Amino acid sequence: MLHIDRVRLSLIEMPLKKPFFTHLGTVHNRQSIIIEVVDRDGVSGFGEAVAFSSPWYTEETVQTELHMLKDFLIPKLFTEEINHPKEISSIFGSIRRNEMAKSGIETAIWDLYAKKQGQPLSYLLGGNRKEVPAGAVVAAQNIEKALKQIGDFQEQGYQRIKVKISPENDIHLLREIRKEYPYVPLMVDANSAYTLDDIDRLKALDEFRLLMIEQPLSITDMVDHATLQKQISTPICLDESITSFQDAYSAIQLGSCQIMNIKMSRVGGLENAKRIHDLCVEHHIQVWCGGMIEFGISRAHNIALATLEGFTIPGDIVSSNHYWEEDIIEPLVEVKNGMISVSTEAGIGFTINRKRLKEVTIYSEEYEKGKGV
Ligand SMILES: O=C(O)CCC(=O)c1ccccc1C(=O)O
Ligand SMILES: [Mg+2]
Repeated sequence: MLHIDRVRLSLIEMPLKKPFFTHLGTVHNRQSIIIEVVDRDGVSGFGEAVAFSSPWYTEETVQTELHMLKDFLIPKLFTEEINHPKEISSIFGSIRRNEMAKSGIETAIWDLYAKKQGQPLSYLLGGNRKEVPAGAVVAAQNIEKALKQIGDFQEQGYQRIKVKISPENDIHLLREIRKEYPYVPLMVDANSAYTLDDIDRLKALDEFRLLMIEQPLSITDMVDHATLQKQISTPICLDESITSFQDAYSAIQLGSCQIMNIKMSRVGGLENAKRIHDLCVEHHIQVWCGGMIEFGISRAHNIALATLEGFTIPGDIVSSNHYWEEDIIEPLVEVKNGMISVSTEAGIGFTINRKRLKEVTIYSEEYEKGKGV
């Protein structure tokens, strides 16, 4: 049995080395909540709640996560008996949605459990890979900067390039990219910038030999995605539409996508991510691990998740120093020859850099079992 006695939340903030531009908004500064769960033997597990400061990507924000954690999730955790981290998602089942807040704490408990077992988290999740392939994301302000970033990523060995697009910034951009990099493994992410009225533009993207188009239509449009997939040859990958096992099931049954981006944070944690992965493998849907411009703790969990057999496509998993001057983990995540090696240490296999954590913490709170939250 796990005896979680204390939970510490640290709200951290760091500027990105360079801004991340999408049609929905620009990220200059990243806030995130680092969650430390401590058991009665003093062993710590770490997770990260990765919602953004404003609700542009999902409805959750840093502030809604703090509210959920403090007023519902942590009190719930202190009153339930927990034998295994896979139970957490059903323990939190009485609280609707708020998947990123749930994931932050569920992943921390996985790390704690793996440390208590003396096993790498990847192994406990059922993963076998010794290294995982890395892909990178171009979210640049203009075409010149995008082309330069692609060159830099190629030099660093990234195996797949993803470019953010919208109807205002697609065909011309892709034509320029293909002129300079005819063979780079390329995909695009639209973050719901299109509707079926844009069908001609979307069909025109087929000529660019894209690995996939991620989330072209709106979040709840499973039916329209299925309609679109019948009319374009580029495989559709769903991201924002998949917030649960049921969403994944619906998408597969409807034929809304051929590929799925799995983000543990968007689906409430590692156990749900694993169940969605298993369902996709069963139905021959390829999967890859998405990113959230995250810090090292969430990145470490992503690496562990991406060791599962179905993760056949390079994910949005970049090195620590791509976004950050100095990340909060040790060692840093590094990409070598396009691969990230998987730690063989117990738990997530990275330790927290307490000095760096303190430097970037703007607010922290601690909760103790039996003390009333
Ligand atoms: O973490 C990364 O490297 C970027 C991944 C990315 O594209 C992204 C980053 C923030 C929010 C949403 C998305 C997305 O995949 O749509
Ligand atoms: Mg996406």
